[in-house]
Amino acid sequence: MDGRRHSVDVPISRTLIALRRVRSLRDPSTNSMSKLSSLIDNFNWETNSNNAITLGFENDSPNHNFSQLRSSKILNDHELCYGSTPQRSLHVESLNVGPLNHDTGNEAPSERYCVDYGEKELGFNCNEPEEILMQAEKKHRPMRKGLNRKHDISYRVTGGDVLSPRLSISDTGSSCGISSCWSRSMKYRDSNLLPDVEERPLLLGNTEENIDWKLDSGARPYLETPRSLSQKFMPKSFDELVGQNVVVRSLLSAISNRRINSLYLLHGPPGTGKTSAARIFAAALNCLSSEIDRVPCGMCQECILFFSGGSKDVKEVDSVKINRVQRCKLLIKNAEMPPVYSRFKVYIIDECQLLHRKTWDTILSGMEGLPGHVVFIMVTPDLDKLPCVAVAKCQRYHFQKVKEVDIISRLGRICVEEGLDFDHDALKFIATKSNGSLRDAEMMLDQLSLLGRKITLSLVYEVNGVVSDDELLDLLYLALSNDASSTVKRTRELMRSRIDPLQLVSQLANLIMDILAGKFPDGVSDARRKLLGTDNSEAEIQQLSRALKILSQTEKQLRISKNQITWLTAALLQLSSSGTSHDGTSDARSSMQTLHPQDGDFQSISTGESLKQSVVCACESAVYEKTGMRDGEENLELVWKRAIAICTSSSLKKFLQKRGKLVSVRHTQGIAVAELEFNSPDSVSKAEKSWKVIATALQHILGHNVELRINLASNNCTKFKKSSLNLFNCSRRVHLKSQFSSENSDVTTPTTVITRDKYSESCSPECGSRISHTCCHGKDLFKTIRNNDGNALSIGESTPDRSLPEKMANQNHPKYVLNIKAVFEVALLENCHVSFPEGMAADTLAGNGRELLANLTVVNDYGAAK
Ligand SMILES: Nc1ncnc2c1ncn2[C@@H]1O[C@H](COP(=O)(O)OP(=O)(O)OP(=O)(O)O)[C@@H](O)[C@H]1O
Ligand SMILES: [Zn+2]
Repeated sequence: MDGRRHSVDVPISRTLIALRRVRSLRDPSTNSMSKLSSLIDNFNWETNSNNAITLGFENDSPNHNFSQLRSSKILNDHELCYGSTPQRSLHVESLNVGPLNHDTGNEAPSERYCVDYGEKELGFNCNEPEEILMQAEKKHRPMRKGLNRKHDISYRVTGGDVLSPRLSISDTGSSCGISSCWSRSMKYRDSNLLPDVEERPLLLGNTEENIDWKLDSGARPYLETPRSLSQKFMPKSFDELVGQNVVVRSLLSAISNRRINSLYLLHGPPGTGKTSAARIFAAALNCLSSEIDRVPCGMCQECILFFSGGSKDVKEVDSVKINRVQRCKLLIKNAEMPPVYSRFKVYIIDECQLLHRKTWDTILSGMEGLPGHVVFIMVTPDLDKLPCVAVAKCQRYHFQKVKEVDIISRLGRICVEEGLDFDHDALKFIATKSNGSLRDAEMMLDQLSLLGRKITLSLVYEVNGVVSDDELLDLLYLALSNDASSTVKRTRELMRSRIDPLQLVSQLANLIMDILAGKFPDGVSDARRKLLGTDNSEAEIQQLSRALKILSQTEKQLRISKNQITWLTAALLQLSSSGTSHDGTSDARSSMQTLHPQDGDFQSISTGESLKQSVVCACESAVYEKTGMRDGEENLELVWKRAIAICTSSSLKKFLQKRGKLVSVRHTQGIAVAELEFNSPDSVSKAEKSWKVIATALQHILGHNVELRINLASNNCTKFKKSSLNLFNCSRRVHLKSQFSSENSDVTTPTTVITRDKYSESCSPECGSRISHTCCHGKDLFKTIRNNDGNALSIGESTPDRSLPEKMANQNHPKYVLNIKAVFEVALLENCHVSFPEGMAADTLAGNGRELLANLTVVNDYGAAK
């Protein structure tokens, strides 16, 4: 037998088994294969010495068989032979359809059987999958053994519908007169199914709503020219899926036990292989290999078609696109139709957390009536966002973060395949940094590979904004040595070279742990080792431990903060205060003891040689109970000076230096209450405008949440008290919400809180996190400020001078307007409702307050919304 003509890529035994399996697996109700079964039974399969296959009809009457096919309308695709005459013929070249001809040892082209069909009856355009398949075959050729370029054939057994000898690339150019012919697959189509619906299900009747499945992202995930390493090394079999053994085992077992569910849900952290697994599973469901536990084989017709992106029965659906009810219904309608070629129709819906509730409902209800060949695979990194009912109806598979060791070994293999040299430490670092996401790790490797053929640790550091160990040790030494200005300078330098603050904190923490464990990172110079020493005293160990604690808390803060650099600097300045300094010049601990005289109940700024010694890390502060002690003048001046120094605006600096004074700092309930005095009402107003900057500066210096109280200097106050109003005592607070409440807000975004000022009767804001009350010297300007639940946060008891606000507003009193504005700012920030004293109409608020009104829900005492 002519091996060249009948070379085949898959052993014949597998072909036959696959054929039988396809028949047996299919749902009888949709098993259009059954319509072909009698025909198939009449086929004669023979293998030749070259593992090739010959197929023939037993009754020796091919024409009869094909006319049978034709009359039953099973065939509406056919083999095309492009030749000089536009004759359409059923061309079975390599698989000898016809009288079994064992006499094929000659070079003559194989016998052909041509059947003419009427033009109308047949779709006669070139079918894309065939082209793809042909390309795919060429592409996959190296995978296959025993191929003969001249008479390359493969077989097709698809979806039970088709038995299609196909793809004959013939150099002989005989019969049809061209060098290559390819066959169309025969497929069963019910006469009432619209071809368009089948081919492009969502095109139906609405061109605007076209969804080109092929264009959906990821529809052709296995690109010939991958754009990234991650795409190139996208796993194509369960074996290649790293670190998800349990999932792999259960999916394989579902296939081998033929217990295929209709709805799967793959969930877990990003970059862990969910989408890849969905694709592999889809391929495995349709794979024709007989080795059930090795599916998808990557070699059978189905696999080739799938991995080349040409499968018509596996579709990746864009979650956003099917959120339109119409589209979703079309999708379900499409799913009802039998598969085009394959055994199963699989829909992969990635990012399914983006599906609307209605879409879920449509899918879930639609699925109930769907035939057994339909499988939906939902993929999401965020299970919590899915409706419970949907989750309950799915078979769920959780993907774990990929272990570092697995990531390292995978990266190593990729490097070898890509011809990259690498340091093991570099890969280790990448693995650690990628936090269980293999995709992230591969992407980083990809990026690094563009910079050089060797992946070194220093390269990785550079790309990731990581400090080298030497630099790290220098910084730690400076921080622990109580050298504030050098520490700040060095930190700034590092930040300028785009070091990631979080990364730096984590590196410092690791370094400290290493030192505590008596080990220094490799490559640290001896000089530096000596700096920190390996034989640490008890005091030093304690200092390092405390420093570690500070860093670990700082890391948490940095994660929720926008102003990371400042927090980082503040944390570094606190490291030396956490114990004995390394240069032995000062003993910060004794200083700390002054600050925490007893059990940490009270702390206040006291004299000390360094400001940072007097700062206690906000994060380590326990709840400091109420206190009341005025601070040393000298120290307060120092704090004030430093706070002014870090304000960026020079005019503000000058103003604060000249007009303002920090008169006290008290720590209460974890908040530093800073009282400022200004020497004139105008200065108070001005300071109020810049309160955020001032509070933030103080916060940085004090390392605490700050509540700011801006007062008129007491000597002036008397004078002003005599006037009708005192509006200058409003205080505001910048606090770290995360410490007091569960609400997420950025630490550095100061939260404005207006508290009852010190001149008014004591306010008892049980509200804890949000105290909102303002008053003007005993007269409540606004009766209540409510939070978004509508609960009053604090209610002014005093009888308001109802005519006052109106009067003031009408007079457009600048100070009054300022205060109105402040209150409205608060209300805006806090999303409050503002209630007005009875009789006061919101629109009487003149000036600056009015524009803010537009954004507020304002309710007056009569309940009328303005
Ligand atoms: N478990 C894994 N085994 C092998 N490769 C993996 C694995 N996880 C991720 N990858 C690599 O990362 C790429 C992307 O993976 P995939 O899209 O499957 O992850 P995912 O979990 O679906 O991510 P996402 O939730 O962000 O969509 C793959 O092409 C592959 O190279
Ligand atoms: Zn296969």
